[in-house]
Amino acid sequence: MLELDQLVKQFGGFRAVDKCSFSVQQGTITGLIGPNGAGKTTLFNLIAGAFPPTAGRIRFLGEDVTDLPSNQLFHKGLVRTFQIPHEFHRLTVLENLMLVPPAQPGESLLSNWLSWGKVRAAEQAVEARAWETLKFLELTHVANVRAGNLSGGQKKLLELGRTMMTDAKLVLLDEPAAGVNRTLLRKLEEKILILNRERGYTFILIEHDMEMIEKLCDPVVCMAEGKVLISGDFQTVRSDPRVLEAYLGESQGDAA
Ligand SMILES: Nc1ncnc2c1ncn2[C@@H]1O[C@H](COP(=O)(O)OP(=O)(O)OP(=O)(O)O)[C@@H](O)[C@H]1O
Repeated sequence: MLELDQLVKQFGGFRAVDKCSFSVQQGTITGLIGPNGAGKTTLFNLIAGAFPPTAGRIRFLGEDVTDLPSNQLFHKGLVRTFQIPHEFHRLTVLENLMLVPPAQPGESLLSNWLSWGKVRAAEQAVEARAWETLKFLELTHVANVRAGNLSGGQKKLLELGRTMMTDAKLVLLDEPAAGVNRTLLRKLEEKILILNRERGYTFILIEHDMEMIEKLCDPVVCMAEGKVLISGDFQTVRSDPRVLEAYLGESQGDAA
């Protein structure tokens, strides 16, 4: 589904991503791990089209998308979310969901403006989908609460809900567990699994919470210093001496 070929991102003289190659199979949940500063977020930015790579190619669903901006990737079903939830805090939870544009280029606003009946039908369909999403995420009780008043974990669920309002194929989750309490974390994990197994979403997730990685991800890709160190199943990656060394280096750095 996604192929990264020798991706490089250089900031001045510093290589944040250094010849990264791996591919993501449709239907999987790929975990992207690595110590702080390994280049994970920069790699996400490249995949999501936030900025172009210095070198290397990206293919998504068989098409070269290396230089496409994020809005075009979004319309192709590649959606990025999370590290900082991007809800509109003054709008209600329901309104936040209804504002997400559908990833369907045919449904342009202009074509809808041509017919009032079509607008109403479209709005009703969006509202129905928003309620369905709230039910799935068990958030109906906060539908009319301002999003800014949600807990951290509820905001993460809402962010996941916003991806469900699109016809996402590949979702990039940036540290979904960060700041989420244990109870909501279990719920978040359960919802991600259902979206993957039953609704066919493919995920890549950056995460420092190894319990979540172990539960959800196969394969796991470990990065360090901009490079892919190893990829494989969780146990293989976790017990690889290079991975242990990379994390040990980080904790020694922290201690210094
Ligand atoms: N815009 C930028 N300009 C210069 N350096 C940058 C820029 N963005 C990231 N970097 C550097 O690139 C390296 C990789 O950063 P990145 O945020 O991708 O790491 P990460 O693996 O996501 O780390 P963390 O787990 O702490 O979020 C870091 O050394 C960072 O300081």
